[in-house]
Amino acid sequence: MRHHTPPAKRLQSEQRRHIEHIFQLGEGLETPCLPAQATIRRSWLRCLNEYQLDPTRPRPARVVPQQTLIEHRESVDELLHVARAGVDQLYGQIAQLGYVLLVTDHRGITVEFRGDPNQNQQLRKAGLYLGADWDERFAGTCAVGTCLHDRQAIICHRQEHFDASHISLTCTAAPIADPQGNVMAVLDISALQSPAQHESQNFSLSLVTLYARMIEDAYFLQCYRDCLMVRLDTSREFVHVNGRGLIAIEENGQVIAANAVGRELIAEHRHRWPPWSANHAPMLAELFECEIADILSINSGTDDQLRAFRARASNTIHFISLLEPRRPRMAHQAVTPTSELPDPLARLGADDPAMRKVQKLADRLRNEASVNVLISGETGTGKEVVARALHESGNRAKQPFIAVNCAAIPESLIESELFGYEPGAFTGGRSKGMRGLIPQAHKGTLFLDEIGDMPLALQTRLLRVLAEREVMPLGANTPVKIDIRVITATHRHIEKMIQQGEFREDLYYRLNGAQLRLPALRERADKLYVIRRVFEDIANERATHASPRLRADAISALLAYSWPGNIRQLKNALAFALATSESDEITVHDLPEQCLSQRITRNAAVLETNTGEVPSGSLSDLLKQHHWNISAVARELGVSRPTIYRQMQRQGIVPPNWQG
Ligand SMILES: Nc1ncnc2c1ncn2[C@@H]1O[C@H](COP(=O)(O)OP(=O)(O)OP(=O)(O)O)[C@@H](O)[C@H]1O
Repeated sequence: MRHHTPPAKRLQSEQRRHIEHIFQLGEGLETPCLPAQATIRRSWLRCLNEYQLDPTRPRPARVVPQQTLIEHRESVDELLHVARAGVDQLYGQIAQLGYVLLVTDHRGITVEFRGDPNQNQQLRKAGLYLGADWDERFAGTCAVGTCLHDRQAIICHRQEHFDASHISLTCTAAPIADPQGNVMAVLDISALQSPAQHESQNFSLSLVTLYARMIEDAYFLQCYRDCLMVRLDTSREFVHVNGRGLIAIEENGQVIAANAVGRELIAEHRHRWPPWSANHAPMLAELFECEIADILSINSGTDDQLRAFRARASNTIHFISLLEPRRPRMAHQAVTPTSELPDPLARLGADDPAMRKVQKLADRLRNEASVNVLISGETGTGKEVVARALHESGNRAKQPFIAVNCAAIPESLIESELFGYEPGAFTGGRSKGMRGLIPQAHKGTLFLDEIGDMPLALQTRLLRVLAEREVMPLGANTPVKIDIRVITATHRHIEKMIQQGEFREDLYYRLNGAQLRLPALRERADKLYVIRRVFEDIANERATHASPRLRADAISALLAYSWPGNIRQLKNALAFALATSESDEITVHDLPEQCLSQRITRNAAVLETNTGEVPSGSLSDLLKQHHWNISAVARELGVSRPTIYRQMQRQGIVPPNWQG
């Protein structure tokens, strides 16, 4: 009968053997069990001799306190912001394989982390967690710490770790350098378990190195986006898509800064022509056989917008493309996209394909008052804002814009509100009668929000108004002529309502002369623009002189959240942060708890995003939780109060103080 050693015992004996190997290396003994990588051996010796770490005393992972973590994150704030997309993309590729991802600052403190939340406890114990300290002086030989020491990418696989408590881990790390070449962060992917073979991690090394370079370059582009820049590669086909070298230059061709590949090129040049080139910033025309005019005319003078030049030091051909500087920004233009569109339409979005479609169509329709426009989109996507922009950019801009929320007016009053009434038309009416909202919009625009909530009988009357272009106030004998542009909005599936007999098909076709479909905030490619725009709007509305700033950690959280209540919810969250923050710098800690990722699933479940329907159980729970404060529930879900009232009505929820 075979006896299996229990895993804990097996680990202990492995740890004992590991400690022996470290001592063997310390004593200069050579055995086949010692690590092959010279970097690892050197690190073990540093741990023993320089840092005086005791291999017989494994140390549990150290996680720094929250306040210290905040300070470390601040030091790499900008980089984390730029790196976010790359970090998410890389994690998307490795998560299924059981890896976690860490970004540490240059002191080895983990400032960004992606991992499986179900494994939080184990990961935290192993130090694969936010705030974990991977400095070699403390943690011993490890991918992050040793990468920071040697300034190069490294695999630290299982028994290559110094500390015996880490010998089940496999970690691979690559440095991320700032434009001066100083390591500012480390990108690491690690797994709690892995195959024994070292080669199993070679692919991780390539992947981590690739992403570290992409993040480094994205950061370089961000730092020097207002400068002229050349992009170069030894392949003609790749220079535009993935040119590896980036060099920022003055207009006269003097080099300002370069990324890693560019710096290598400059180093070669200096090596070839010492000592006169050692301390002076080279000119591009010294690095390549060219005149600066050849470079500056690349975009205007070539068909494929690149030219080939020979590097003087290496004698190799490089293909060079030219990136024009982004226009210097003026303060008030901070978030305004450049565009040919009229200002109200241009402000609606920056660079999102769905919004661009909306903006272009709106531009074509802005003076076509006879085309009725239907705006569709989830609740809070800005349907009313788009309707106003359409009105303000057209030739009716100086005339009234009358907005009517069909869901917010009680059914019994809609008719009189819309059409108006004559004196004495009905009991309870004003003695002088009332001019209806439709006549008030004469010469201007009538915006009917939540058109799906208009009762069927009224739909028939509205259809007649649209056909005959006149209204008959209640109790009147003669109709009033009207000239209105009609814009309607809905977040409901009108086609479905037509099938169910809840909406008149003929009215739908009349209202839907053209349709503007607004994307949900979570789908927008210009989310960052929307965040900045909304933030700027709220900040401007405040009476203070201070100019508040959104810090990168807050932006990062706002970008990550799914926003079931769309822009309205975003606006509420930012208004909350601005009102409650003690300083002018809004950080992630100032945001309402609901925007932080752990709440995403709950809110998304409470509010079905497509229709704005709130499942009944959840809505009554939420109402009870907020002591039947409708505004508080609307705020939490990021929807309007009428939406909550409508849902309550549909689901037959009656607050206790309304009941008999
Ligand atoms: N492009 C934008 N820039 C700044 N703020 C915006 C923008 N779009 C919408 N908002 C803000 O978001 C909130 C919701 O916008 P709006 O009322 O237009 O949405 P909606 O789609 O009509 O909502 P509902 O379906 O609930 O009626 C408003 O406070 C509005 O000011």
